[in-house]
Amino acid sequence: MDHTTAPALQTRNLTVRFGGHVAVDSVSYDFRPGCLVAIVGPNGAGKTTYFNLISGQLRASSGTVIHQGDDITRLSVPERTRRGIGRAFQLTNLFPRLSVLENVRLAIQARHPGAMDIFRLADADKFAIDTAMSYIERCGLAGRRNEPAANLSHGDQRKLEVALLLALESSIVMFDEPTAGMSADEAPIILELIQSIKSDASKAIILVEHKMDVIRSLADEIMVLHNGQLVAAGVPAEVMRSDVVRDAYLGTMGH
Ligand SMILES: Nc1ncnc2c1ncn2[C@@H]1O[C@H](COP(=O)(O)OP(=O)(O)OP(=O)(O)O)[C@@H](O)[C@H]1O
Repeated sequence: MDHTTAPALQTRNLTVRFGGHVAVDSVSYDFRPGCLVAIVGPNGAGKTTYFNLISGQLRASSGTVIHQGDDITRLSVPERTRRGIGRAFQLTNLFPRLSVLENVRLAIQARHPGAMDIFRLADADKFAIDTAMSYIERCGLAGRRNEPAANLSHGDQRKLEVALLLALESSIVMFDEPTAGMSADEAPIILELIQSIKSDASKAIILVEHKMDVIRSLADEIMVLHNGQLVAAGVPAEVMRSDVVRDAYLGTMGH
């Protein structure tokens, strides 16, 4: 891992309180391009809450979220999405009655409105369709390109959501338990897709995950949360060996 690269996203003393309960407690971390960080920890540790603070679903009580040097702590989810922070599996991203191809094409047009103006109409359409098809093929959905999104299986909808994130050219790609609820034959396809996004050195990936095999195969770094605090972080093998993690976490793991 190249630690000289400027962070794509940072949190600084990020904190959220629900009444008297501090669910995320002053968490600071640097997420770098080309690096997949898995957020782990026991149930109730604050993983999803921290994730929601980054994507914008939740607002921080204090502390900051910084994206490419800009303070985005007060920005809405759509504003963060426009800046390239893409959270997979929201389903709100999908237009259920539109086909796979139309969904991805709309994401491309949203990303390149200027390009659409300068091309003649037919060329603009060709650009959008060709680009959409390249993402659709990459996500293994070519055979379903004309299918309305609503008709897709759970696994195929997830693939479509990944295609949308790629089409939006998200630089921060966030997955909350990406294989949860997936069949045994669907899960490896999503994991391969995440692996292929990882090979793009410009993207930082953030993952909340319970499954140890997924963490082992994908994570470059893990951050361990416990009672809302960051108790350990770094290369998985080293972090898993540390006493603080064993005490706080490993005893409760195993699924
Ligand atoms: N909206 C909320 N209002 C009040 N308390 C909340 C809210 N959201 C989360 N919490 C509390 O914050 C703490 C952290 O919850 P969070 O869901 O982030 O944990 P987690 O690490 O994602 O757990 P799990 O692995 O079970 O999903 C928990 O004690 C939870 O009850």
